[in-house]
Amino acid sequence: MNKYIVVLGNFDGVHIAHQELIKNAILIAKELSLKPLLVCFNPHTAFIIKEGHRLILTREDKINLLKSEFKIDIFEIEFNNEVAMMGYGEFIFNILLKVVDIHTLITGYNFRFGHKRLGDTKSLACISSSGKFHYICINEMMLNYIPISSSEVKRLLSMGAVGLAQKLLGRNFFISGVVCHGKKLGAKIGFKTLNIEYPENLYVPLLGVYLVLVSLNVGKFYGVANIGIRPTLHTDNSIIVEVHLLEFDLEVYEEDVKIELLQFIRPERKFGNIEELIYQINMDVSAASFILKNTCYATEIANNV
Ligand SMILES: Cc1cc2nc3c(=O)[nH]c(=O)nc-3n(C[C@H](O)[C@H](O)[C@H](O)COP(=O)(O)O)c2cc1C
Ligand SMILES: Nc1ncnc2c1ncn2[C@@H]1O[C@H](COP(=O)(O)OP(=O)(O)OP(=O)(O)O)[C@@H](O)[C@H]1O
Repeated sequence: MNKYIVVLGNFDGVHIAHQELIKNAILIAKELSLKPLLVCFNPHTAFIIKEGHRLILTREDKINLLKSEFKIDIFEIEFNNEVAMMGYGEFIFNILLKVVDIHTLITGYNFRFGHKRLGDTKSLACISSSGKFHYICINEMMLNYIPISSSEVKRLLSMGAVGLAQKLLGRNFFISGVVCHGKKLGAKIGFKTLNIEYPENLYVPLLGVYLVLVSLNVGKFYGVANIGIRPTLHTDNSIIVEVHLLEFDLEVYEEDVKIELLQFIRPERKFGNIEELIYQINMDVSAASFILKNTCYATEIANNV
């Protein structure tokens, strides 16, 4: 069996501290001619503990990103009630060491595990001293005094601070899905939109209007998106992402789409009538165009993103 340099955790969002941990594992593995391996939990440990938990990256997007950008192998531990109830020692000896042949285990300073999260870095250092594996604990990484964690990324998204979230993630927060059919009211009010249903397990940022970058099979396009329940014209409470492309008129249905949030423009509102809504959407389009022409995104367009 191979001996692995293992990084362990949930890795939701694969933020820049996660990325550093992964790069460390890859580097050490290379030096020792061993293989790096990311061990995470499926589902995320919070799903068992908190119903309705939502993720920064869906499981599928997380795996795709880890494989394409970091080229690291992934081993998912099935996380269920039985594993959640295990003491930390039992988890290490009966699960982790049984399924993965670990040479070195790497976790961050705040890694907690086992029943009631009683296991921590001290427990890992203690268990590793028995000689079963080496253990490396990585000190806290911060970004200009901002803590880097999945919870912090979510806090920023809940305030519409997508620029700061981008700094912690090292990429834009995005929503991926399949273009679905709306009620076609958008075309009637003068704004054709491309709609996707909000993914069930994905974290919901502050509802409202955003400047976005849309990736479709035919290319990338800037747009203005509303993420919300559209209270003016709709009565159901399901969250939809609706994008009006700024300079293109495309008819795409059933196609995979990725929508990256670039800048928050305003919160979603219930308007008194359709004329007020149309007036506001015109203002949103102007705001988005202004941002594109007068900020760093203007350079990106020039470079044909
Ligand atoms: C840029 C933009 C901003 C929007 N803002 C709001 C809003 O603040 N409140 C609202 O009720 N609906 C808002 N909408 C949603 C419209 O009500 C929606 O486009 C219309 O209901 C068409 O729905 P359909 O896709 O089912 O045809 C917005 C749509 C866009 C494209
Ligand atoms: N800022 C950080 N500095 C160092 N290590 C980190 C940091 N953030 C996470 N890690 C480590 O990365 C691994 C995966 O992190 P995990 O997803 O479990 O937690 P997290 O990013 O801190 O998220 P949450 O906010 O949900 O606790 C763990 O070993 C964790 O200790």
